Amino acid sequence: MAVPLIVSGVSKSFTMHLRGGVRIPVVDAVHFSIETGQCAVLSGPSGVGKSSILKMLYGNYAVDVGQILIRHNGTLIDLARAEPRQVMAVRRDTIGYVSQFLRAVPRVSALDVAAEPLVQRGADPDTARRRAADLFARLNLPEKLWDLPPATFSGGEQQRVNIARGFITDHPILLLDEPTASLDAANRAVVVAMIGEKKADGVALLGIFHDADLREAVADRIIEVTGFAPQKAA
Ligand SMILES: Nc1ncnc2c1ncn2[C@@H]1O[C@H](COP(=O)(O)OP(=O)(O)OP(=O)(O)O)[C@@H](O)[C@H]1O
Repeated sequence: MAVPLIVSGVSKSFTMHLRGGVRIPVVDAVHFSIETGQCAVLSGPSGVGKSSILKMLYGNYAVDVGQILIRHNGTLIDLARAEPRQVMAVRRDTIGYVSQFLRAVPRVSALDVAAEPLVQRGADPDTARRRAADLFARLNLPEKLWDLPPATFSGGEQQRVNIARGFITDHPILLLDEPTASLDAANRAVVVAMIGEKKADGVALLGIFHDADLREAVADRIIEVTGFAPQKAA
């Protein structure tokens, strides 16, 4: 099967406008690809740019240099140069993303937050909510919370809503940014099983997992991120 995602020579700096436009280089000429049915894990010290790479792959951060080639509805597109409309289409059909923190929308229930990606793909809202409820039950999210907006939920409860939202669709690529950081051992084990099912379905996963045991449990391949070499003092 064709490779679903190829990252080629991608670099990124941040420009700090409030500090006189100083540029901070973060990601330096990264190359890798991910495979269907496997979970690749970005590894490296804190601050080396792992989350920034995931955010570029989801179109949240602009790419300075390089290509992000994505197989989207049968064609290869360069996400690094894609129009916003194409980025939205890639998010709807091709790339799912479990971010570190849930962006809670006021007055929208947890069930609707988790069901939304399926509804955006044309699913019937009641069917999508039932699928979200199945995932909540599996992730042991207390049923009394399902109809409430997640803004006031605990970190671990919000993270489970975020996981259900990311896993609800059958996107061929799934990005996971520390999806289990606030979870207890029992719920971490549920997520490990859910990752295994995605692999069996032929999904290509790319994740960041700080917990070494968890990394060991899910990773088929480790991609070491080295970042920029430290500047020598003059
Ligand atoms: N939006 C931003 N504006 C400015 N600097 C940023 C921004 N996002 C990330 N950075 C900086 O880029 C560097 C890499 O951050 P990133 O979160 O990608 O690292 P990481 O390897 O995922 O770290 P950790 O393992 O601690 O989560 C950090 O120095 C961070 O401060």
